Amino acid sequence: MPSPRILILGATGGLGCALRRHFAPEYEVTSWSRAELDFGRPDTVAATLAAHDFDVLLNAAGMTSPDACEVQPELAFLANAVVPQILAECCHERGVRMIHFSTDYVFSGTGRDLWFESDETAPINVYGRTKLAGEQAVLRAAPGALVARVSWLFGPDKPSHPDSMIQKALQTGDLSAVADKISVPTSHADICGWIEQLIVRHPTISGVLHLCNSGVASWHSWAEAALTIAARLEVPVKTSRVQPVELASLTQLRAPRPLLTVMSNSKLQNLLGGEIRHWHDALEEYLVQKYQPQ
Ligand SMILES: NC(=O)C1=CN([C@@H]2O[C@H](COP(=O)(O)OP(=O)(O)OC[C@H]3O[C@@H](n4cnc5c(N)ncnc54)[C@H](OP(=O)(O)O)[C@@H]3O)[C@@H](O)[C@H]2O)C=CC1
Ligand SMILES: Cc1cn([C@H]2C[C@H](O)[C@@H](COP(=O)(O)OP(=O)(O)O[C@H]3O[C@@H](C)C(=O)[C@@H](O)[C@H]3O)O2)c(=O)[nH]c1=O
Repeated sequence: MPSPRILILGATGGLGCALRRHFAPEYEVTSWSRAELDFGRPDTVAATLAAHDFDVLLNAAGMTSPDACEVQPELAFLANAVVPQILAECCHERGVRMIHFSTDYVFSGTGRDLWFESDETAPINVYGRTKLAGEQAVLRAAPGALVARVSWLFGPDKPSHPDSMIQKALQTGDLSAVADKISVPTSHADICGWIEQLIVRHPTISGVLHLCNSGVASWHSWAEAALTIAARLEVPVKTSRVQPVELASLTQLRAPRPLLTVMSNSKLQNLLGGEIRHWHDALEEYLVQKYQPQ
């Protein structure tokens, strides 16, 4: 059985880069950025896709800044819902698989400590609403597609919260981070491994699936964990203590953000068999590779 030919969208994004790096050595991989396929030009999507042979489409592209989405809702809807629907229609027509990435921000962030795939969604910002619309449009157009919800990504291909906190701590010992917003930091590398298993071992799994590490964190505890590991790796951070603040104090944010969006990964764990590691272990592995490469 030949290896599936993989088409990745979102080549310049954090997760898109990680997926390309993960699959390129063993698979025939094509990776498109905005230059090859512009989600701002929905009229070009079907023809562009038709001209390329592939067996699995991984859509890691989208308008991912909640604040940018809040002030440009039409663009957000185009990138996060309209184009994903067209992609799904094309994949369904060709009988090829689509894996579409979505977010924990489809949940309201109130009323539950843990969210399951079957739980009611109620996004509270434009980003979450357009991502949910994309999930529903993809599964309507391609019932065999897989929607992979992820949260709080980190990895070597694009700086995220732990990286920015370490960079700040190199300059100052006066740091703060939000302590009342809780979700699950998740490693790009782990997502790539899970996606490979879902492609190779579970080629027919469809619907919504949560892909996140185990454990929970706030932006505050995630930051302190990153700084503590960095200090142990002799990165010259000025502190590993961070002042806790409330999300409501971030008055500069344009989009409301849900507070509690911890997703259960039990469905993924049962599917793949075996323990899904804690986010702290994944973070430690990432920072060791970054600051103490072998
Ligand atoms: N980062 C996170 O913490 C989380 C991410 N997710 C989801 O995971 C997926 C990947 O996220 P992440 O890698 O962080 O995202 P990034 O913002 O790092 O990358 C997004 C990608 O989409 C591309 N893109 C944006 N607009 C367009 C457009 N109009 N046409 C074509 N391409 C476009 C970007 O291209 P360009 O570089 O040119 O802008 C970039 O390659 C997304 O679906 C996101 O919603 C979910 C939860 C958390
Ligand atoms: C983490 C953090 C962020 N910020 C600021 C930085 C930035 O301007 C703003 C938002 O930060 P972030 O981008 O990390 O948070 P946010 O934009 O909410 O990140 C989201 O990304 C999208 C793709 C998702 O799908 C969500 O799961 C979530 O990860 O809040 C703080 O001031 N303190 C903090 O502790």
